[in-house]
Amino acid sequence: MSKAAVLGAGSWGTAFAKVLADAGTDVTLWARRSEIAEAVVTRHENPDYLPGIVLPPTLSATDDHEEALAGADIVVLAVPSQSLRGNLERWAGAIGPDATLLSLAKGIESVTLLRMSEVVSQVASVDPSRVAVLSGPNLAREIALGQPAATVVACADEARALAVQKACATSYFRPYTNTDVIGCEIGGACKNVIALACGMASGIGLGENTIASLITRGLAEIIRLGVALGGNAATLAGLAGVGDLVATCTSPLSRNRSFGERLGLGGSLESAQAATNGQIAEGVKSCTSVRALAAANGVEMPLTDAVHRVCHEGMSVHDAVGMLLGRRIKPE
Ligand SMILES: NC(=O)C1=CN([C@@H]2O[C@H](COP(=O)(O)OP(=O)(O)OC[C@H]3O[C@@H](n4cnc5c(N)ncnc54)[C@H](O)[C@@H]3O)[C@@H](O)[C@H]2O)C=CC1
Ligand SMILES: O=C(CO)COP(=O)(O)O
Repeated sequence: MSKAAVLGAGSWGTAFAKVLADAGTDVTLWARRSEIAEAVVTRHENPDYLPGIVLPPTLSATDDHEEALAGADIVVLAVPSQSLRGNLERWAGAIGPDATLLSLAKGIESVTLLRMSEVVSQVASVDPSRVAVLSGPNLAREIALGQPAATVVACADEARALAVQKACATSYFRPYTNTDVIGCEIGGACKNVIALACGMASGIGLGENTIASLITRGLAEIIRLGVALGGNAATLAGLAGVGDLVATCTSPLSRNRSFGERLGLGGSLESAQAATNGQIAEGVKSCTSVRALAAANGVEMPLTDAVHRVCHEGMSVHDAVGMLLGRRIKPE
C-alpha cells in the first residue's frame, strides 16, 4: 500500500487528501497552521477551507512537515504556484530518495516562466521522471462531496503514473494516466486565465454566446501554446484541457471566474482579492507569466493578453472587449 503526504491544507489539498484516504491510501495532511491540523484530527473537518465537509477519520494531519513526509512514497504538493518554490526548499531534505512528487498546482511561475513540474525537479534536485502532475475538472468542494469526476495523472514514467492512479482511484474519482506532462500543466495553468475572462464578461452582463466564444477561442490559444512547448493537442482536447476549461469557466465555485466577475462588476483588483477569503485565484498572476511564455515562443494569445491588461494595466473590461473585437477578421 502507498503512503502519501499531502503538503498544503487549502481546499484542494484537503479534498485530495480525502480522496486518497477514501481510496485506502495511508495519508497525512500537512497544514501550515496547527489549528487546521488539529481540527482535521479531532473534528474531522477543515473549517477554513471546506466547512461542513466530514473528513474520513483515517486521515491524519500535522503541522510538522518531517512527520508528514516520513516514509511517504507519494509526496503531493498542494500549495499555490507562486509559493511552491519557497515551500519546497524547506521540504526537499525530508523527501524520500525514490518518492514520486505529485504537483496539484495550476500556474506558471512568475519571472522564471517555469511550469510547476520544472520548479519541482529543479528545487528538489530530482529527475523529471520522478515528477507527476494531476489536473482535470476538479472543483474541490464537489470532489469533497463525493460527486463523480475524472482527472488526469501525467508522468513521463508510466509506472509512477500508474502507482498514483491506483492510490487515488475511488468510486467517485476516476483518474486516467497520460505521459504528456507539458500538455496537462499548460491546460491547468491557462484555463484559470480564460475563466477570469468569462467572469469579467458575465460581470458586465454578457450572456452565454459570449462565454461559449471565450471558452472555444480560449481553447484555441491554449492548444497553440501547449503544442509550441511540446505538448500534445489531444491532451488539451481531454480532461486536463477542455474538461477543466469548461468546469472552471462556468462554475460559480471557481475562484478565478468569481474574481473576474467582481472585476466586471466594477470592483478593484484589491477588493476582488479581499473577497477570496485567503484563497488564491491563480490566473491573476499566471496571466502575466503565460503571456510572457507565449511571447517568448512566438505564440499569439489575445485573450490572455486582454486579461493581463485588465488585471495589471488598468484597462477596463469594456475596452478589453472592444480591443478583442477590433482584431483583424480571419479564418477559424
Ligand atoms: N481549489 C480547487 O478547487 C482546486 C485547486 N487547484 C490548485 O491547487 C493549488 C492549491 O490550491 P488550493 O488548495 O485551492 O488552495 P487555497 O487557495 O484553498 O488555499 C491556499 C492554501 O495554501 C496555503 N498557502 C498560501 N500561501 C502559502 C504560502 N506562501 N506558503 C504555504 N502555504 C501557503 C494556505 O494556507 C492554504 O492552505 C492551486 O494551484 C490551485 O490552482 C487544483 C484543482 C482544484
Ligand atoms: O482548478 C480548479 C478546478 O479544476 C479550481 O479552479 P479555481 O481555482 O478557479 O477555483
